[in-house]
Amino acid sequence: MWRPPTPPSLREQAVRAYITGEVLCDAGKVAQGIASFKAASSLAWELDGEVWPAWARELHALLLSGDPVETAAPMLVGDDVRALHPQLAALRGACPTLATREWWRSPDAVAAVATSLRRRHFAVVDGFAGASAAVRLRGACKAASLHLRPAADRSRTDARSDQVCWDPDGFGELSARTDAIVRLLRAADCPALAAVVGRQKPMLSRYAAGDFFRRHVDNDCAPAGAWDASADGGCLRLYGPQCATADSSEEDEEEEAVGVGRRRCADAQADIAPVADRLVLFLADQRCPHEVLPILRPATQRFALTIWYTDASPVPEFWATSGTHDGTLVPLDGEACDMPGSISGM
Ligand SMILES: O=C(O)CCC(=O)C(=O)O
Ligand SMILES: [Fe+2]
Repeated sequence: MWRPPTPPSLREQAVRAYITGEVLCDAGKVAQGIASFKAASSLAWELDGEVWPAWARELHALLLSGDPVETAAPMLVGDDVRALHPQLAALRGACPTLATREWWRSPDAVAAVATSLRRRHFAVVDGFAGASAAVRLRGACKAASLHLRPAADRSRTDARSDQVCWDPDGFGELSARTDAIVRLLRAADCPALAAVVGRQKPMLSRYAAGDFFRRHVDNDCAPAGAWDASADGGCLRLYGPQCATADSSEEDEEEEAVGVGRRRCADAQADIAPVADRLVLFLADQRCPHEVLPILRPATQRFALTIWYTDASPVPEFWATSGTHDGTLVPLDGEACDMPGSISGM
């Protein structure tokens, strides 16, 4: 049964009580130690469970380390990706294949993306299609807007308010590029992608002012434009891993504002601004829960093209039953095949 998460204001006290319990038990004062554990779980019920949420694990480690406790704001990845990926930014500027706009094919760039996927479960590649392609893609987004319809709710009725359509015209070159980078990563040292066998057709989504997509995972499998992200909202927020059994609604709640369009949150890792020609790769299961923060800029349209790459696992149930989700599988190698209503996991 769902229980509201412990408010951030009680967490530190609760974890301190838990640590006191551990110290007392280690010293042989078991009865006092157990009393302290009970005090801890009466403050934060999550501490009674076998699997702690990310905020509790992190706070426990932090308090033991003696470092000062302060909740960091998620890293804001605005127009400039240098702070996140200094090496990738340098490679993009220096790569001799820049003229072909496929600078990310270089082995060093692929290795840097693979390292980020391994360490953080996400990577951001700016300048992925090239500036003129980005302008054409924006035009294709607007043209496809005629075919949009409200996205199916894949989890809760109030989960999302964007509009979507499947396999719109004008994105073939882009999906050929994403196939290429996934193939390169699969062949590189990127264990998370080693088993990828195919992908779905691209889904275009549009978020207008006020639209959002709450925190979610897309697979419950067990184990360069001018956008002021602080004022305009609409960032893709990526969280740290959650445990396989956790209901996403049990995860961390809001803490405090960090700029109008963002809020501090214990396990948020990064807020990625929706700038043109940006590819965001992430592992869309429990390793990287994510959310589209509400769009605050009036009269704007945030377009995103989403492609799910999959391994050969069974189809996630919520997709198989969703009315609007086209799960047709496109193999990554070989001829395209039509398997309406079926995908192979992710
Ligand atoms: O638009 C985005 O940045 C991500 C949207 C998303 O998470 C989804 O459609 O499942
Ligand atoms: Fe998603």
